[in-house]
Amino acid sequence: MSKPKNWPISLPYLKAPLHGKDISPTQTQFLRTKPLHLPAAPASSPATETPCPHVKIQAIQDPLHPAYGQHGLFATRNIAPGGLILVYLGRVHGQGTTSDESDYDLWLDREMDVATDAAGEGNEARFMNDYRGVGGVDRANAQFGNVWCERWGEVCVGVWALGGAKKKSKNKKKEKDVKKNDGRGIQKGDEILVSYGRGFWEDRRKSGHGGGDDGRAAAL
Ligand SMILES: C[S@@+](CC[C@H](N)C(=O)[O-])C[C@H]1O[C@@H](n2cnc3c(N)ncnc32)[C@H](O)[C@@H]1O
Repeated sequence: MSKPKNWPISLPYLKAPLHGKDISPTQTQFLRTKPLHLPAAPASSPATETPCPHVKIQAIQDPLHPAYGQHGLFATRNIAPGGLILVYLGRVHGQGTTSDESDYDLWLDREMDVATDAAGEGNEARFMNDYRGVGGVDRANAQFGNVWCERWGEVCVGVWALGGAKKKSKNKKKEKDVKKNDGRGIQKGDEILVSYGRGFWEDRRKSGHGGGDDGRAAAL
């Protein structure tokens, strides 16, 4: 199978990060150098397989769901708290080419001025919805965090299951979020829901599109 089920016909499906023409040699070097502190996904990790066996894209058929009529991403198996679900693939670009209009643009590294935009091409991760307004849900069950991917020899944005052990963190807000999660991780059939960050929705409200904490959204 070369593309996941329900992948839009007109959208290129990526099997590796795609570098935009504006990525500088310094940014390339940053992306291709394994930082000591970053978790690594081995080349054989299912989380970096394309299509990814951990997830499926599904139409949202519940009229009460805020993304009704669109698609969402769902788990095909249980994923332990802290587990890497998949990576967010898209066009890796510099701030110079960020589109304010994209709903799929995530910071990969603010200091290096590198973001990943999955508006025009990407993988399954582009279908993750925000938890806000989803019935029976009061928090995200997944979060973004960079990961070193051995498969491509590159730093990517990973999507990690929340919950589990009380991690020590210098960031009080993050620590509270981890404790609040009930520790079961993600169950087969669950919708994978992240937080786009409050900034995303504030920007949308200001521009009249309606409705982060994690500050990951670049133009997103
Ligand atoms: C990254 S896309 C998510 C995938 C999208 N549902 C799709 O089918 O392409 C972001 C868009 O999904 C919709 N969305 C996601 N979470 C939402 C939420 N909690 N409330 C309202 N709209 C949401 C909004 O239209 C948003 O601009």
